[in-house]
Amino acid sequence: MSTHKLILVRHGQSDWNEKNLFTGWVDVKLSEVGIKEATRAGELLKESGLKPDILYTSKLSRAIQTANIALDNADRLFIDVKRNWRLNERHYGALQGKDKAQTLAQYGKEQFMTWRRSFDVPPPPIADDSEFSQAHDERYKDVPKEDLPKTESLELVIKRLLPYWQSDISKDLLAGKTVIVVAHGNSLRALVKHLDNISDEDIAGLNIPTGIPLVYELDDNLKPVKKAEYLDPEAAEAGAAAVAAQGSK
Ligand SMILES: O=C(O)[C@@H](CO)OP(=O)(O)O
Repeated sequence: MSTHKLILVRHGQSDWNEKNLFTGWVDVKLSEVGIKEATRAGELLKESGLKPDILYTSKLSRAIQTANIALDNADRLFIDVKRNWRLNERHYGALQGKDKAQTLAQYGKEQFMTWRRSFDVPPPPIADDSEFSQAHDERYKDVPKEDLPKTESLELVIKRLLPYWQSDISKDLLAGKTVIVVAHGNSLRALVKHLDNISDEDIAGLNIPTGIPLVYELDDNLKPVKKAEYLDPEAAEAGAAAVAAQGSK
């Protein structure tokens, strides 16, 4: 049986990851550390012998930068590219731009973790006139207004991501292409939840580290034939623990 290869990469550390701010759809760039992580992701890809044929990214710069740097280091800058808002980070609503440690101190651990990791509780929506709103961002001009979120839970991310998984990414995989998806902590949690059939409760405990390729081998029903593997498992474990601890430092 031939399997289908899917590589997931969370963007490298961004300026706002470094500053510990809720980011969501705010278009921040990679930090110096993030650029190094993206470079390392490319080196890991090259060492692994995996050869992605097509790149999928969100519309956000930190994913696009990570993909470009990684593919450059893997000598695969030439591959086809598709970018779609459905791969964007979870929209963090009115929390966008807020300090995670301050939010934790102000609202308490339970509310903070409900907003960050509950399955179906979105933060309060963002106002269109907020400096951190994307209501007037030209990169979404072709997205129907009713589809553009003002806040999202993980459940809502799954609802907007899965149609694109089915219409585009799945088709490329089934056509025999090795697909690389460079996206975000919560949009990748949504995809991993779907692929690994993780329950609404258990997904709260899953965190995705920045910049380490996660490789899936899928059967013809696009179900994993074995557990997905990080190309650097030790760094992935430490990275996931650091994401889980955000806000508490
Ligand atoms: O701020 C965000 O957009 C996300 C990812 O960086 O954070 P969290 O891990 O808290 O969901």
